[in-house]
Amino acid sequence: MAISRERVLEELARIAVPGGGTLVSRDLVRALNVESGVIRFVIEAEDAGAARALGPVEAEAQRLLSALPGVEKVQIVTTAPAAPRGAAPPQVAARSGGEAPPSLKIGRHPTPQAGPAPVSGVARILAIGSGKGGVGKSTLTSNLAVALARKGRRVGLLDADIYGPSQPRMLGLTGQRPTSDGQMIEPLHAHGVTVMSLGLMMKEGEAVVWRGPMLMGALQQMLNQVKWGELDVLLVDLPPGTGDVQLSLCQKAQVSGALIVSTPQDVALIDARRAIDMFDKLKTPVLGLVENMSTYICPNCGHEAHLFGHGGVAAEAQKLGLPFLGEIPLNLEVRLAGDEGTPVAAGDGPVAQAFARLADRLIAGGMA
Ligand SMILES: Nc1ncnc2c1ncn2[C@@H]1O[C@H](COP(=O)(O)OP(=O)(O)OP(=O)(O)O)[C@@H](O)[C@H]1O
Repeated sequence: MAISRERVLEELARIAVPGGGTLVSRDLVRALNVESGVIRFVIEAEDAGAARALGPVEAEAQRLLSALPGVEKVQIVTTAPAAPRGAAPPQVAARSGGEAPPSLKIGRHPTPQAGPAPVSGVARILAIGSGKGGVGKSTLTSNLAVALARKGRRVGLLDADIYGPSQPRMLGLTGQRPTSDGQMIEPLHAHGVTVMSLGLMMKEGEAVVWRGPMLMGALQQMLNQVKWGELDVLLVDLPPGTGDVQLSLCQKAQVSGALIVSTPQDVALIDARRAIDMFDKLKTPVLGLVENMSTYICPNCGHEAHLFGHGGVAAEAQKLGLPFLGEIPLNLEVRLAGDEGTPVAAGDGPVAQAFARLADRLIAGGMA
């Protein structure tokens, strides 16, 4: 059974902190998110010294929560509030040794802006969203970017999934760092796509959790301080759900539209509906739905199975009066290729063809 938020809080309420009290009684837990066995939260200390002293507390929380039944992953970040105005700008905290991130400070407070603004040189911005995590949104984004680039489009990919940036790995950029002259960031290039990810500004596996204004500032920097060049389309890989990043993106950038990725199961579709509602409220047009992990074709016997009930997303799109843009089969190659850093869309098999068809539809519809 999946772990509940209440159960997590119960456990955290047992963890003592230096100076007396517990993580809960001292109100140190922020942004607690419990979803599909994954627990994420921030421990917010008063200052940098207190944050250091909380190291063993973080380790204890990690140990206790990981041992609970139904928990697959625990991501905890201990932070201290940003420095007061006029002091040095806040930095992404690098938690373990190694190469330093580029000198540009990411995660500052946002600069005032009248309304959503275009990004210089970028013709269209497409947000790729999902209601639920793990439905393959990042996989779809990297593969679609590569498929569009193969069709001759000038494509950028911004990995805004700050809670689990996976594009550097999926695109084979692990270990590479963008450079900066202190003003502008030089993005990276992979498989014909111009790429920037907050994951490239920190070490792999390092979760960064920012709250509203910091997040907005970081996104603004990603949009306006990266040398994107001339692009036909910039794909933005959003975190799952309906949170601050979605809000910030739609408030700060002129987003042409959103694509919603879902698996065909009912639970995923319920969440997808929520994501659609959110984009409606943000006045960002939903351009269509894509079904991922649609059918499974056995690599040995060719038998086609519908593990998650194929067709659910197309039916949902029809019900909502939204375009259904295509379906991507469940195929082990997709995961292996992503793990190896060469998206399957860079090859020629049936899944690459499914991505190529999706790219064709977007181009034909003037969306990319
Ligand atoms: N069509 C597919 N066939 C097989 N495996 C897939 C497919 N799509 C995604 N996966 C695998 O499913 C897992 C989750 O995919 P991915 O990370 O893209 O999801 P996500 O929706 O972006 O998740 P999150 O929002 O939590 O980052 C990955 O291991 C990925 O390789």
